[in-house]
Amino acid sequence: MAAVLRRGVKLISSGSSQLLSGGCKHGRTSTLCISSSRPSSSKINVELDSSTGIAVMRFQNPLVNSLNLDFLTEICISLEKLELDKSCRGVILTSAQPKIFSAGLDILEMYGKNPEHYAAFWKSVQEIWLKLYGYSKITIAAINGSSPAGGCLIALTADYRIMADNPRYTIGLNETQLGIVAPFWFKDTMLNTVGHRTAELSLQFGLMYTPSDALKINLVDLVVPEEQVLSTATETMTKFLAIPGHAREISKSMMRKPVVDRLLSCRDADIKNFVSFISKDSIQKSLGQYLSMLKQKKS
Ligand SMILES: CCCCCCC/C=C/C(=O)SCCNC(=O)CCNC(=O)[C@H](O)C(C)(C)COP(=O)(O)OP(=O)(O)OC[C@H]1O[C@@H](n2cnc3c(N)ncnc32)[C@H](O)[C@@H]1OP(=O)(O)O
Repeated sequence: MAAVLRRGVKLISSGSSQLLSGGCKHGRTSTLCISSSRPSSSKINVELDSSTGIAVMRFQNPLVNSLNLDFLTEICISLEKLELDKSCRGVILTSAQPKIFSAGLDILEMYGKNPEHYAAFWKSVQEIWLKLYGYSKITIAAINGSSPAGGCLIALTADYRIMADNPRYTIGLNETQLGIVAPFWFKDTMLNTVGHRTAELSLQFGLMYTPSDALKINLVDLVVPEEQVLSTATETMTKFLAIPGHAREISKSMMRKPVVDRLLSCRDADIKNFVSFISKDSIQKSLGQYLSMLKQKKS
């Protein structure tokens, strides 16, 4: 860590991860998120440009950014710190893993574990959604790879979605394909983005969309060549930043608060429902088959 802690670098957080902030070239301040004990094990990387107020959060949980308990917790802590940091005005969410934005919830967290584990895991899924969907600052998803189910949900919580123009990448809520059901708050997030009829078909069939099809149904807002995803996200962020902050923030909250409040009013019941659903033999069997299918696909 000594190599990173050069002159002018300031430790600005604590907890399971640390944020290091320090002056670097061009008078900008960069913020790097590293794990407190083993820097190389950090699952996200955050760079905050204090001259623009734009933070780029890169997911780097090999192989496919699947959302397990630790990863979700780390993302949540970093988002919280950025939300409290006055020098940060907006966050771009993107992936450091090739070809994948996020593979969604880690299926291994929902398979063959005990009810206590399922409850803790689901609470962390609720937590990340509540944090992101109710986030006061601007968020833009720079979707540089495939984004099924929980990965799509993360993208859907953003204020704007820009996807790489690569027909091999797909995005959507494919839960029914796994024999599981997206909960009401996944459904509402989708519904608020693409409208009722499209969400209904999309959820029932568990549809995955190529970037151009995702654009047609407004699941993403823009499709650009892969190498331009991040620069376009930065340009778009600048447009958002030109709007008076309090007015934008209140407008965002007005659109989203009813859905956020709905989950807040029944978090424990939602966890109970998840635990009972996921513990069913039939559901465990479906997940086991899906995992085997993923492994077989390779051979
Ligand atoms: C009331 C009850 C409510 C219940 C609601 C639950 C809501 C659930 C939401 C979810 O997010 S469920 C997860 C849905 N995700 C998927 O279906 C994605 C599955 N994965 C893929 O389609 C592909 O892996 C990929 C992401 C497109 C990447 O393809 P690629 O060819 O690049 O890599 P693979 O060889 O397929 O995968 C590498 C490695 O990773 C494992 N893996 C992939 N996805 C997951 C995952 N979501 N969870 C855990 N593990 C995953 C895959 O099995 C491979 O493992 P190894 O064979 O290397 O061990």
